[in-house]
Amino acid sequence: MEIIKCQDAVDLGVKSAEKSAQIINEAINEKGSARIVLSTGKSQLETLNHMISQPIQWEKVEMFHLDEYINLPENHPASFRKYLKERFTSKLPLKKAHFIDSEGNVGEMIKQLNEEISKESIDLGIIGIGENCHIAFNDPPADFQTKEPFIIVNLDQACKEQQVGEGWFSSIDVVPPQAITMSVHQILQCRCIVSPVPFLVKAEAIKNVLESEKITNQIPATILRSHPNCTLYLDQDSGSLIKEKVL
Ligand SMILES: O=C1O[C@H](COP(=O)(O)O)[C@@H](O)[C@H](O)[C@H]1O
Repeated sequence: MEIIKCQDAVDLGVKSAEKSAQIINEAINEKGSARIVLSTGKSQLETLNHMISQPIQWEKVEMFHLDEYINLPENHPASFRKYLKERFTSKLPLKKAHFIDSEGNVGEMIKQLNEEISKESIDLGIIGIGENCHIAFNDPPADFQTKEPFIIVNLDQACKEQQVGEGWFSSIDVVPPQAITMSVHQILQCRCIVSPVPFLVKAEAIKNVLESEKITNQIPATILRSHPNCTLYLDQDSGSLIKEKVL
């Protein structure tokens, strides 16, 4: 895993967006199109904001959505599909955007997504890391075994608390208990992974991810250390607790 230390969240957004654009453009040059996976959340705002101004032939890019709460209406402020539509897909002429619409028949939705994502390889995954070290909604102990691309998971207390802390929900009681998430196995199938992780609230998580002696499903993001092409972007705050020898 390569680690890039940035000055602040904006610098991190610029650098991770430029790296992402490079990966997308290489894929387009090689095979005429690119397939990407996008994360959401507060930590992804600067990256997405700088992505949309990158010199990319967006009509050759197909996008997949990483995770979504089950039964959360799209007009809810915490809806991840609302987040991506407002900040990304509505601003770009994408080839196709695959959203997790978790309000209808969830089983059918997952079946369709599994079929779509399995058609071709994914060139780039932009993958955030949560305060509880989750990737997507794979909270600890994460399922490292399943080969299904999208799965249903229960959200843990720390994950719900983070969402309330960031202001997406008014209290823990109203955070949906379940979500559809891309599985850990499927995330690892991305040819390249860019992981933007700014902010002080992530410092403890980053320390745990980088300093854990072993890769473990109790610290789900440690699995990113096993990926052959993963770049982790930290700012001064999120990287403030790690020992220099790790860098
Ligand atoms: O909850 C999630 O965690 C990560 C990071 O989100 P953030 O709220 O800490 O910025 C996010 O990328 C992912 O899509 C979501 O499941």
